[in-house]
Amino acid sequence: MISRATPVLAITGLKHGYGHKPILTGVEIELNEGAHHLLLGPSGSGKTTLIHAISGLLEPDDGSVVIDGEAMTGRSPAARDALRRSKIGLIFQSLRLVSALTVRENLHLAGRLSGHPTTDAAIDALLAQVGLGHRCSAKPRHLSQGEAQRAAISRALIGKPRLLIADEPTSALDDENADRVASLLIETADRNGSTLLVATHDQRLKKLIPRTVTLLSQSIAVP
Ligand SMILES: Nc1ncnc2c1ncn2[C@@H]1O[C@H](COP(=O)(O)OP(=O)(O)OP(=O)(O)O)[C@@H](O)[C@H]1O
Repeated sequence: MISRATPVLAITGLKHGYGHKPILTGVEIELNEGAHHLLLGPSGSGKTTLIHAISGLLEPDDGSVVIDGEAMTGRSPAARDALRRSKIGLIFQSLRLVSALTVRENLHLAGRLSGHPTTDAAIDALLAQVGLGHRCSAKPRHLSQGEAQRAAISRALIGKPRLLIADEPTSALDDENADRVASLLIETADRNGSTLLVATHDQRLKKLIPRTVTLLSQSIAVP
């Protein structure tokens, strides 16, 4: 018998809408360990809605989301929060760093919340990986936009997530910086053993992450 590894993300028959407006109508996705994908789709096609359903920030109208063998759907908000913290690293466009804390303290907090409390040395090593070794003690308001983005990437990785999801990480960046951020996401995901899903309408990323999941107006196809 052929044994198959458990997918990091398995979505079946996922449907969600707002009011009477259907947005996601039967999404099917399976992502395996270490397979990085772009989640493409025009503005309004439901990329953020899908990310929220994957990460348990909303309970979809129908269908199932399973993360690394554990159901995200059909569970209480508290159980969804716990699963998200233990398995998923999220990087949103608004970076959501805690302004009163230094970069290092932000990572400590994220580590504790994910159930992976860690040491200053491990945090500083992770920050050094993204070129922020010299900014450990800075508060978020003193970081440039690019530095804050790298801090958010490090924070998402602190719990060694099985699945790393970035929502539009490069749309506001010029070509050089878009390349830099996308390469950093791929390198850090690989180094930490995370599967990467990058939601974007930035077609420039296709050359770095050729596998795509495309969200059409009301359906999804995985080539
Ligand atoms: N909480 C909400 N209540 C009502 N409608 C919503 C809500 N959230 C999103 N929508 C609508 O659902 C549709 C999909 O939104 P979503 O943000 O998921 O798309 P997107 O593909 O991420 O778009 P963009 O690329 O512009 O960020 C849009 O038409 C949006 O206006």
